[in-house]
Amino acid sequence: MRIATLGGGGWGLALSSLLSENGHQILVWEYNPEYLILLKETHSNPHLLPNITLPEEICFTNDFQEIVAFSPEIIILATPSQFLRSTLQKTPVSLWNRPELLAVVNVAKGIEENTLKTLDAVIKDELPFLEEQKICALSGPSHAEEVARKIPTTVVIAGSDEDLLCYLQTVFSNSYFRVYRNLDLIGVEIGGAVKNIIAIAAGIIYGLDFGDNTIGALLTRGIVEIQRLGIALKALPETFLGLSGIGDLITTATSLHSRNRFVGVEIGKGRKLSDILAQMEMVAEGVTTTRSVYLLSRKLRIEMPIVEKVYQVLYEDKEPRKAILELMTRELKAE
Ligand SMILES: NC(=O)C1=CN([C@@H]2O[C@H](COP(=O)(O)OP(=O)(O)OC[C@H]3O[C@@H](n4cnc5c(N)ncnc54)[C@H](O)[C@@H]3O)[C@@H](O)[C@H]2O)C=CC1
Ligand SMILES: O=C(CO)COP(=O)(O)O
Repeated sequence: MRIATLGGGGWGLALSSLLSENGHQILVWEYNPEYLILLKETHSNPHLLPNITLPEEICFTNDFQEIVAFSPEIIILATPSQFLRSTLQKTPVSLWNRPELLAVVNVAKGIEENTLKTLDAVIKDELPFLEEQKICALSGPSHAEEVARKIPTTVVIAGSDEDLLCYLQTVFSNSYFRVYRNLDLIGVEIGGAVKNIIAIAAGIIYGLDFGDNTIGALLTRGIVEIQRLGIALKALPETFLGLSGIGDLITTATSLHSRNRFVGVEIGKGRKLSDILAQMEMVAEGVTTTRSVYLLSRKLRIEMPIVEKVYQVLYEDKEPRKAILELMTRELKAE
């Protein structure tokens, strides 16, 4: 298979490495010219994926015409979610209007700011001529740093065409990366995006030196909120018990690799959000997703108390201990 990865961040690179080792031909498009030089010259990017050298066979470009000439059968969308629309807008129509193109696989996890749209909706907006069944999402517990080291994990690929999903499972799977399939695209996307907010909350709890009980309670009530939003957006409730739901939530909220958890830890220790973000080269999607989901929950009148408190801590300077106290002393209710 010829596979193009649009986005050479940590995850785009780790997936490209995996797919290259699975025997596919890979061309990566990277936005940042300095990163592109590094990738071309050293086949590595220590800023985003330290101590990993990518297979020699992988090629890199920042020219979409080169991607068109490569004629990929699969295109992976791996830019941070807030840059997905602007990246798609820069691509020529001829990249998407080709009979060879089998699938477009989004691997970003977020909800677009301002429009409050899920990423499949952003893709449909920008590529209205693309057959809807070609749009898929890959999600689940998968820190790039671990996948690049071939540490076993399982993830899920979602879309509406089961035959295509079965085929994509074979493209991505190997002995350390096992891919399940799921027809609930919206549920898989919501789980992957919203768990980042709960991971920030988990970081705050670690930063405050609270306990394991607190984390268990947060993850359990967190998945209830994620599921509530998902159901309102027509997702299936059981998807949130799967890899893109509780699976990715547990991993992200407890992992030292997680950028979202890191932001939370630093907030819990008393640092300001603007200072934390100014020092980060990598993306913490949960920061923007918090605002998007907070606004979405208000628009849809869905109760998401943890998301509301994370929003107040990040954007209204609420003191984290006060936010937790307010959550703990809400009106008592049935589970
Ligand atoms: N890193 C990970 O372990 C995983 C990341 N993801 C998701 O993958 C997506 C990409 O994240 P990472 O690969 O971690 O990114 P990263 O944090 O490693 O790197 C940021 C990337 O954004 C690019 N960028 C910056 N400004 C841009 C612009 N204006 N237009 C286009 N690209 C721009 C940079 O050039 C760089 O490639 C996110 O949605 C993330 O949640 C999903 C699973 C695992
Ligand atoms: O989605 C991820 C792991 O599955 C990555 O999480 P972070 O963006 O918090 O590092």
